[in-house]
Amino acid sequence: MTDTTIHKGLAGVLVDTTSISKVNPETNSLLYRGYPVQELAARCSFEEVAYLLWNGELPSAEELAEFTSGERSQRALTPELKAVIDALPSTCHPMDVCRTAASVLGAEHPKAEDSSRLANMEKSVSLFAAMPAVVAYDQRRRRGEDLVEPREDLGYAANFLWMTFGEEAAPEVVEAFNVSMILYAEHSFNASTFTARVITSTLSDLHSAVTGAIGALKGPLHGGANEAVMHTFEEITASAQDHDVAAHAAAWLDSALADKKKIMGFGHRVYKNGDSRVPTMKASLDAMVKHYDRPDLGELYTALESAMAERKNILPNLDYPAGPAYHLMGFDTATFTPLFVAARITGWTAHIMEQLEANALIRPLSEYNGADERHLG
Ligand SMILES: CC(=O)SCCNC(=O)CCNC(=O)[C@H](O)C(C)(C)COP(=O)(O)OP(=O)(O)OC[C@H]1O[C@@H](n2cnc3c(N)ncnc32)[C@H](O)[C@@H]1OP(=O)(O)O
Ligand SMILES: O=C([O-])CC(=O)C(=O)O
Repeated sequence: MTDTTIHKGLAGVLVDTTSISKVNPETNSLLYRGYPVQELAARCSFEEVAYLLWNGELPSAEELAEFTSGERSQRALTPELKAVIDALPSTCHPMDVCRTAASVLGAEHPKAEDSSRLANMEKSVSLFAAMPAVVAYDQRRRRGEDLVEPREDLGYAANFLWMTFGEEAAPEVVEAFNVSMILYAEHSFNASTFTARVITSTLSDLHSAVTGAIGALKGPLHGGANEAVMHTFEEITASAQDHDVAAHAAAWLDSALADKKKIMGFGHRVYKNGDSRVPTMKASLDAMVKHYDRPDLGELYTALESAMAERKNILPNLDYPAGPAYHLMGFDTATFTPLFVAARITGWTAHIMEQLEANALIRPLSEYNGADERHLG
């Protein structure tokens, strides 16, 4: 029987089962394959978490060695992909570069039309390995800098920072970046993952699903919020004039709320009592504030968070601490959402493979509310 209730935004609708992650708003927890994300962030490399998301179990030492050697050998940009990136205007959004790169990587892949689990696993690892080079090179070309080749002697996080900045990052920075990648990796049926599952449900290929997911992530109501947080901080700083910036945050917020603006980095569709990942990312932000000696940024963060809780009782989501942490590490603001892409490739591709294991075409119904039937002349 057809359910005639309309669920705008599919809010509260259970669409399918998943064994990849569990978001529990009641206990404010997030599990990847059963493990609390905080434990994974404290004890694992991003490579181990990627392996876990794809395979359901953490790797043994041997499995990890085999996995990382495959990943490290696929990190370099192909000359063809580099040429495509070079042909894109440096004024386009870096998310457009990621989206184009995912599509090109699909077109280049020898098993592009093979959607077997084995082929999809190979494609997932190669996308995971290649996306950091895309993001790093794009930021460099915008700054007029040359490509930095990947280093096989570095782990994923350290190599990503190396390719972006051309120098080895301090261990605290590598650690904070690794934590951010783990926290961003997976979050059940969020809008971009659902997009990937919709595309997969038509039996389209993995790269098409990832390309669509990147488009969904770009929007400011989803992944685009991490860069929007930095714009908010800049706006508050600019409008503070001679006043103390942190003290000005509440006045800025009152005016933004009076203008009915959404405050980016706050609120969540599922969590209503705070995002489970925020305390862990905030600890990494604190470490960056200390490392780069920027207490002013920490003060502004806290001032806006407190004012938002007081005025609206709305708490931060992961994008709120991630944005300023990436800023302190030296990433350009427009590069923040591509960093989210690099991390979420793991979750998206795990969901693509899960969707294919028990596929049903995703095709909901709509209630027509247009013109009554009419006829030409
Ligand atoms: C990693 C991630 O992708 S997390 C999400 C990142 N996105 C953002 O940070 C964008 C800002 N936040 C938002 O727009 C929303 O909180 C969303 C889109 C994340 C969730 O939204 P929904 O579940 O659809 O809730 P909705 O937008 O209807 O908000 C409910 C109420 O809270 C208010 N609200 C929610 N978030 C915010 C916010 N960030 N700023 C101001 N008001 C807010 C809404 O205005 C609405 O108020 P109303 O009932 O008086 O109209
Ligand atoms: O779950 C969501 O709706 C958005 C989110 O936090 C994520 O994708 O990480």
